[in-house]
Amino acid sequence: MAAVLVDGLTKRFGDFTAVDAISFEIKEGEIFGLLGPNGAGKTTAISMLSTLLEPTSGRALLNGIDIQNDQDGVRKAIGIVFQDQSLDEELTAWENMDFHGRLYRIPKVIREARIGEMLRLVELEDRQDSLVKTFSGGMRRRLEIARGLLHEPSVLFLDEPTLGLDPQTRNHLWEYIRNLNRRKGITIILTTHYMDEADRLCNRVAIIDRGRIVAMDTPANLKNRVGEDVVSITSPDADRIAGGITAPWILGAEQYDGQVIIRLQSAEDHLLELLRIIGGEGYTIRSISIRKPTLEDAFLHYTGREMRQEEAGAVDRMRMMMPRRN
Ligand SMILES: Nc1ncnc2c1ncn2[C@@H]1O[C@H](COP(=O)(O)OP(=O)(O)OP(=O)(O)O)[C@@H](O)[C@H]1O
Repeated sequence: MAAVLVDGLTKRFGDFTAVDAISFEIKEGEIFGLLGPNGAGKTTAISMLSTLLEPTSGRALLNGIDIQNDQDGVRKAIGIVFQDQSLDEELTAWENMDFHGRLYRIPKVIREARIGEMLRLVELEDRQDSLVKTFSGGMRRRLEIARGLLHEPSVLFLDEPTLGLDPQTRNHLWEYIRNLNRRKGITIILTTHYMDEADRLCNRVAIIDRGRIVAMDTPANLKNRVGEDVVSITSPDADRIAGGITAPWILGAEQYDGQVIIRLQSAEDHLLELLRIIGGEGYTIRSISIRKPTLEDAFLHYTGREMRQEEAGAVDRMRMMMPRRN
């Protein structure tokens, strides 16, 4: 049985379709990523799957349980960590965990043993009696993950798990998530707008844009489909180069912000010829670089637009520290 089965799930807000008939299946124990820019519909999608938002149409099953027919059943089976932090600042790490355990009516003896285990898992046992307001961003996120696991869910939803964290803390957090998935066999669905996060962490990724899934596969396959190599050229003639360049070994060319991104077979074999073609047309080249395709290239390939990747920007950091929306 699939851990998650989604079929034509749709959410409309008035005339606006935030999630547009998405369908996918997630195997037990998989780490599955919804990758897309801000506003793509990722949070809306997982809010429906976690029964916080009523779908407009379509259906979804979690461990075979229908999200519309048995909301309590689904809620028992899942853990959720939202992008906006929802810890009580004035309570200690232990107290935050304990409060959650009581909400789920976990008996005291089991609750205490599990709180200890989960805090050890995210390496916060030494700080269990410290107030959350003394914690760093990374510690808060780890505590939220530990709390989301307290009732032993089989599916964990992580909404932008490393939003606003510095690169080193993000790396650590990826390790915790991987460990969790390995040691507990837990199925993880995460949303992210960080390409490297999707690439490094997920077994499979669905690229979501304007509410639609435009591609879905392993990160390696998504990148391979783009081409063997990517040549990126900065030029004042970028749009004319992208519009006119053809050769049997060129798989495609897109223009973005003064750059042409050319997808091709073996740059090593064809670079000189490529320069000859561009030079022959009298176009100017300001700079050129060659690289292997990234998920950013896959996104550009499938949507025709670039998905700007911000590294833990100020806005992200602010969003992470803000209290929850609801
Ligand atoms: N309650 C609502 N009413 C109206 N529009 C909404 C509502 N919730 C979300 N939207 C819109 O739906 C779209 C998708 O939002 P959503 O939060 O799912 O995107 P996202 O991919 O998760 O991006 P982010 O990471 O920035 O939250 C956005 O255009 C958003 O403005």
